[in-house]
Amino acid sequence: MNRTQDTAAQSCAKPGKPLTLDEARTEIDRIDRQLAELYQQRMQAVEAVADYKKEYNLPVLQPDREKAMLEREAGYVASPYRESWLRLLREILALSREHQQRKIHQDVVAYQGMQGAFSHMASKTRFPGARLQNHPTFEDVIQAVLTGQADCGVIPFENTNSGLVGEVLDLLAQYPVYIREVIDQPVEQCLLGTKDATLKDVQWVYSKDQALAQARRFLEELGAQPVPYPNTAMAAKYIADAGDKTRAAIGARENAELYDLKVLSTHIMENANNTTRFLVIGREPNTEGSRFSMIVTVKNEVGALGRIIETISGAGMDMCSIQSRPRRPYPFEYYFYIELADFCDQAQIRTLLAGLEAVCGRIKPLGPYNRQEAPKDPEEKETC
Ligand SMILES: O=C(O)C(=O)C[C@]1(C(=O)O)C=C[C@@H](O)C=C1
Repeated sequence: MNRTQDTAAQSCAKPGKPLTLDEARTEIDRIDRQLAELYQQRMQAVEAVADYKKEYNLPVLQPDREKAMLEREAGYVASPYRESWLRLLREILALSREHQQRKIHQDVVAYQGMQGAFSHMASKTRFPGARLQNHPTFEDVIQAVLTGQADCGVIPFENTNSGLVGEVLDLLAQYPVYIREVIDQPVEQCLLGTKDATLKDVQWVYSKDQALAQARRFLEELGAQPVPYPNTAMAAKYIADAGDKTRAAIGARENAELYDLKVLSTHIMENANNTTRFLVIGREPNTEGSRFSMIVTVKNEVGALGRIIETISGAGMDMCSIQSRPRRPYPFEYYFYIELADFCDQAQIRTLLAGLEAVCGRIKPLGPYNRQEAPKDPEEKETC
């Protein structure tokens, strides 16, 4: 008798006699309890493996070990269950890897761009002890969070001058991530030159187009030519590499230290309240928070958007922002990002979403969260 038959013999009350429905279900429940216990024991052993891998910086995936294990296990289960047993084991291995990734990277924060970029600074300020992991694109940051390579991601969402980062909103609509927190980071742009430069020497100024636009008046008074560059940190690095005192960059003060440059002038942008709002995104939603955001599509009916707004105000909610974005691939159709204030708990959210389901197309909750706001400059002039 092989191992499979042996186990079956132990579990059947009377060999040869088919089980009644109740007996079969009792048997299934008994086995499931054992599986649950064994699964937990397995995951605890996996956690010990993850701790070891973290300490010795080893990769989570061990293809040789997985191959050997699947070959061995194939011999333990006879046809017709062998294939499904191997499928189950592959799923268990995937869950094991996912769990290890999360355990190993629970203090990792992903951001887009390079060291010295504003996303890097926002991540450093909010998560001082964390390991910061940079990625080339916003989508890569989201993927890092979803695959467990990072515990959370920090991405820019809105700037007081240049408005919403549309690409980020599109990604929030597309991927199953949630807003865990919102941080407002004041943006102080400085003119950064080589160590031997003075303001008078500067003829060309490199930076991201928005930063150049925000410092337009300063550059005109200086008589320097703006030169667009992909981002502020890259511009600072370029100036350091070029080592030419007639060229300077606009960027954060921190870049001076990072790239061994001199701060030639501070606060050079026109709007003193220049602030970028960053989102901390995660795989799971918070259970509570004072704000709630969602993305909705509107039914193609007359007055549909009006009904959404009425439902929100009818539920006594304060809608503090509504923004529209083109809904690809449908020409001239839009989806909406809606932000509500004064939230308390899950029950309120459930009631609101139930009301909205009747009047919206698709609803994607982005979760409740809290927001850390930057202080405003009372001297700031209104633009309209
Ligand atoms: O043995 C390991 O190194 C593990 O990480 C455990 C385990 C498993 O769950 O069995 C998970 C992932 C590896 O690819 C191989 C095996």
